[in-house]
Amino acid sequence: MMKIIADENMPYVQELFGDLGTIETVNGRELAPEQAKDADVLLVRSVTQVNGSLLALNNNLKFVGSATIGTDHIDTDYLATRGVPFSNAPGCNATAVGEFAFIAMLELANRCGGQLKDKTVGIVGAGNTGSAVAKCLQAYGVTVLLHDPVIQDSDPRDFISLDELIARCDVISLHVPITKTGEHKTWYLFDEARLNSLKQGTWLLNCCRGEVIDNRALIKVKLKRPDIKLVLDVWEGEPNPMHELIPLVELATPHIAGYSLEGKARGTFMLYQQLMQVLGKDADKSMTALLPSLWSVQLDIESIPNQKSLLQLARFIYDLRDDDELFRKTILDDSSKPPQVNSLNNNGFDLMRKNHLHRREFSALRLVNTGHSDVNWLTNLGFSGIGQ
Ligand SMILES: NC(=O)c1ccc[n+]([C@@H]2O[C@H](COP(=O)([O-])OP(=O)(O)OC[C@H]3O[C@@H](n4cnc5c(N)ncnc54)[C@H](O)[C@@H]3O)[C@@H](O)[C@H]2O)c1
Ligand SMILES: O=C(O)[C@H](O)[C@H](O)COP(=O)(O)O
Repeated sequence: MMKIIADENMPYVQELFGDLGTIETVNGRELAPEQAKDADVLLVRSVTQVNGSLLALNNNLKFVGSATIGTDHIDTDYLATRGVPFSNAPGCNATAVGEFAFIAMLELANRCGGQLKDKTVGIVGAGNTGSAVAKCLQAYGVTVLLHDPVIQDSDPRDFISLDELIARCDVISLHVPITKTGEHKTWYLFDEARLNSLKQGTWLLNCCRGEVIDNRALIKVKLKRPDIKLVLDVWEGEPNPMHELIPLVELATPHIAGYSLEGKARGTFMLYQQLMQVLGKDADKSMTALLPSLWSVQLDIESIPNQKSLLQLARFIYDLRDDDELFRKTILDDSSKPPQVNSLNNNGFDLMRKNHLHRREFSALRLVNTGHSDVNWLTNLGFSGIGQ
């Protein structure tokens, strides 16, 4: 029997991997070499640094899987030199991130006044998550511009430079991997100079990695530029965001943009498929069997006459304001505790992520058109039912 070590925050591990061996669940951020030494299979999330020091005592390893899109926590070169197969879960939570960013923009439009439909939104990084945001926005009729120098020569969509995107867009949403080297490195892509160049009243959303924005510079710029509105799901220095930044942010959450039930299940399921391939076995389990059925049998929709009614429908799926409120409370309470209580084990940021009640994606809700107006576009937004 194999020994499988899995992050305690990874759902459905028992259901998918239980037949293959014994499963030990661990706190991923605190996983130590001694704990990892007997693992045949290591299943992690973004908080575990998988590298030579974690695996120094392990001679058994047959597979490492990360149920995430990002791979910046994995030393893939090291795994390759040891011949250990590795897989992440590309795209697993892209829909979740897309819907999160879209809902955040609706919330901001409601709060600041004005219509999201009248804005031009720039997507920086037009891969899986960036494209998922674009899909929601385009379904609603919002103009979207893309910047992605890495794929622009091989992708049929239109792309513009980052400077042009900053000059033309009212809203900018970041969807790049974190990279520290190379022509297109993203570490501090939004440094002080670039933040200063944002046009008046820009909304800036970061749902990728905290260090894509220089957070210290962001505090400095935002203190001088109250016109800029911020949505931050990711923070420099997680799990310890700069506390001074939080009150300057309109919507603040602890790296949970990708936390839909479907997104997390997809992540674990993709690793199950990869491991079965490595082992030369049939992957005979299904992901849909894991998920609860549609969250609500159906919801009757007569019309979506305005932005407010769309926001109400979106809030029926996910009320982002709840996470924002809890985040502020959790982090502020956390900072008032003595340092020894605020250890990794008790970190409010991680605890909120661990205890997070995963939302469903739009597709989990079946809509029925009971009116005469055109609401078919809601299917393009991701909902089930209408027009199908
Ligand atoms: N907040 C969350 O919960 C959450 C969830 C999922 C992913 N993420 C993060 O978001 C990142 C993006 O995810 P994805 O699924 O879209 O990845 P992806 O690989 O599908 O797309 C990333 C895109 O960014 C582009 N890119 C790279 N460098 C760039 C640069 N300098 N400027 C512009 N574009 C650049 C790439 O060409 C690619 O098209 C992940 O790497 C991960 O770090 C965060
Ligand atoms: O890269 C990703 O897929 C996301 O950042 C992911 O949602 C992070 O979640 P975690 O692995 O930390 O639970």
